[in-house]
Amino acid sequence: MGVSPPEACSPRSCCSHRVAPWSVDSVRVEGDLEEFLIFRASVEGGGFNERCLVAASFRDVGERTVVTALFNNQAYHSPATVLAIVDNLLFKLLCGPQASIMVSNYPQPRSALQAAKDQFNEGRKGFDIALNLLFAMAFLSSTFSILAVSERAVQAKHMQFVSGVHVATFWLSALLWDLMSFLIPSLLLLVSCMVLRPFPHVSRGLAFGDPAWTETSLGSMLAAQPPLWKKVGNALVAPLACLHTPSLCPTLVVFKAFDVHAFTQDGHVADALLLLMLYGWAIIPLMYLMSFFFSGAATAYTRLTIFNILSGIATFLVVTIMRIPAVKLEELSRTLDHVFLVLPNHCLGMAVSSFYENYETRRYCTSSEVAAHYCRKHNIQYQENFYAWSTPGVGRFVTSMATSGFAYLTLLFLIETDLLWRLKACLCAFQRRRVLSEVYTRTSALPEDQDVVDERNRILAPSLDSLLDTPLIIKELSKVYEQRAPLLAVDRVSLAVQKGECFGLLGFNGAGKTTTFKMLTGEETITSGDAFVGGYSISSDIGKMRQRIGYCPQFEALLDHMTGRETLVMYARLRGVPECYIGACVENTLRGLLLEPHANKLVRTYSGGNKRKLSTGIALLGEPSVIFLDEPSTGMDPVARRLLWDTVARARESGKAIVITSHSMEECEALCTRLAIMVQGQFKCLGSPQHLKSKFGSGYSLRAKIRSDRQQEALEEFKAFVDLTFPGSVLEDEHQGMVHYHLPGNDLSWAKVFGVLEKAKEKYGMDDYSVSQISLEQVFLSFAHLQPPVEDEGP
Ligand SMILES: Nc1ncnc2c1ncn2[C@@H]1O[C@H](COP(=O)(O)OP(=O)(O)OP(=O)(O)O)[C@@H](O)[C@H]1O
Repeated sequence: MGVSPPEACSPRSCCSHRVAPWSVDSVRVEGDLEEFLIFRASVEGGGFNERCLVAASFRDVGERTVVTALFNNQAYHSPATVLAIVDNLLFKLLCGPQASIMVSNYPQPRSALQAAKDQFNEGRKGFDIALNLLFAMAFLSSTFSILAVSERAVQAKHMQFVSGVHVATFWLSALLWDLMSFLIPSLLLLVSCMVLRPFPHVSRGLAFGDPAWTETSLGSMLAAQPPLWKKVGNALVAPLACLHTPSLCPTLVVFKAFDVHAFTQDGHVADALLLLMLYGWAIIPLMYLMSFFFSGAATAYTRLTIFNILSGIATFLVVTIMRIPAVKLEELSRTLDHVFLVLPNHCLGMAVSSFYENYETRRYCTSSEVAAHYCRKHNIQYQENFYAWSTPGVGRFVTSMATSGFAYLTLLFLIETDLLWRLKACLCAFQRRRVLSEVYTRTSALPEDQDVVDERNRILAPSLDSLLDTPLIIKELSKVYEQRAPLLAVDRVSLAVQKGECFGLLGFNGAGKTTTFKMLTGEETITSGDAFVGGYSISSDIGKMRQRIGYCPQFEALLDHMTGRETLVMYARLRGVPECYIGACVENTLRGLLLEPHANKLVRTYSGGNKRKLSTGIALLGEPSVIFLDEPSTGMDPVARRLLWDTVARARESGKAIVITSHSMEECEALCTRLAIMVQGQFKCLGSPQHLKSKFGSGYSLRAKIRSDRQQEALEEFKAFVDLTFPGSVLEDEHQGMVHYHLPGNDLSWAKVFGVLEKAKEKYGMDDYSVSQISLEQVFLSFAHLQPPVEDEGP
């Protein structure tokens, strides 16, 4: 640091002309030095303290020259520095510019008391280590939530469950991987501690460089520490500098900050590693659990980092500060310490701090007779066994981290396997029954279609012999979303889908199609009813049931950082395709869906249509006996759509039972052997497309174009003719001489309609006409009136 001392000489001072050459960097002041310094300080503000450390003035008083040395007490050694400068100056004046005095500083040997104080202040360093470590760990730990959130948000986790991955396999493999990742920074931390040991002065100088830290009173924790802001500053700088490489943070923090031989000597490396790994064991499941609160990975990372900082640093500070006898809150501190034991961050901070403190205290108290006497006199306690339960042993923190890891994992499994939900359902069974009966009575007033009733009776029949080989049976499946006004999304749906059958689930937006799929794949809980795939119940054998289904969800559940081929290979493995067939199976799927050119590209670069194809491909992998396709062709171009139809048709012909939802009637006509139209969670009709058209769309659709020369007059005559010839006919559309009629009547035949129109063609000047059966779309639209009215959303 450059020091530029102002110096003042009276103009007549005998030394004034000889001072200049020595003080090249100094500011020369003519007149009163003190006034000058006060003036500069008021002009420069805070910067003045850093720039101007010492000053000296030379004043002639009578025969004598008075030399006054001034120092800025913000720097520790400024009095000695200014004295050395003035001495140097006088020496140069006497002996010439080559002369100089070299000053060096060597501390006095420490007294026993001083040594004791220093030793204990060393012990207090555990506090600083813990603080810095907690800050770094806050950033590292929250990274474990990122994949958990993103896999859940895009439903990739659900897809893996549907593909046969067990909940325990999913989470334990994630935990194993994350623990291995956590081991690397932990080992680096310890290696850095060991590398650091031969150079303690380097680490200490880098960390604080503050001698005042070792000159404070014994027994007072706070007094022994630098100001809090300075610690927090130290803690802040290191982790922020390495935000992009969190795994290295602890290394850097410790390397920069501490001499940590408490964790490296006397075989304590293993203890330190144990503490860190137990922390990992506890914090990783906690991060998994907390990931359920977030739907975005970035939000989860930032908020969980804040949570980790608060649950670590804040609790650690509160407990430690309250423990100081002068604060007189020791009892409260002990209570809070016990409460905070559920937080792994708190346990880590307290364990590291206590371990370090115990090590240093024990080392000192057993070092000599004097030290032992001193420890006894001041009732300074330490534990021979570092894992002792009472302070400063770390037994309770270690036990707490070990058990909380188990507790958090158990809670995770309870949530994932819906056991908590079931428990809640059991507890609230009475109230639920009341709510359900209210909801059901509200809807059961509407009459049911006979085909729907027949299908239900077939399934509810006491003998299920006719359904023995049926791949999919849905029995009175219902879903009520329990909210302020309970919503019956699926209302006692019953259905059996046979081998080689493609069943279409049609319905308006919000009819309950996706909810039905979600229940059938285990994503949503079932309110009542059950479903069976290959004889396995969704309520009791969800694992076995899932192994037999393929699922293409409505929105892409793909992992962006994998390629299409990698994705298919992964799902083929999860589905249990033998390793030797995986290559061929994946290539077939890629070829069948025209995905070969994109196979090696990352999924995040795929177009919407290609993502859809890949999702469908996943559903078809591994020969599942039942395939659920939720709007599979959305966003596909016509060529790709037809290709998809071919693929689905092939799967159907090979004996799979397929359930498909679609808003394309063309698709349903092309693929479905049977279909149902769903309105407000209920099947309103059920049967083959032809059966539905015949049942709900009796009559014909007539489109005719009248010649343009005498259009208006001829058109009116033609309309009168149709009204007379086909009583009850309805004009559905009229545009530019083109009319569209619905001709009702069960007794109408193709021959009669064509015969009549052929005769009328010349008479009414028809350019062209066509007669067709009522389309599926028209049947679908005929149910529109059953839709609940759209609520006015206001201005
Ligand atoms: N998690 C939920 N909580 C509360 N209500 C829900 C939830 N999910 C769906 N719903 C409601 O359940 C009803 C059925 O929704 P669902 O998504 O099953 O309809 P859908 O037939 O698949 O519609 P679309 O054709 O638009 O996909 C809707 O009224 C919807 O608002």
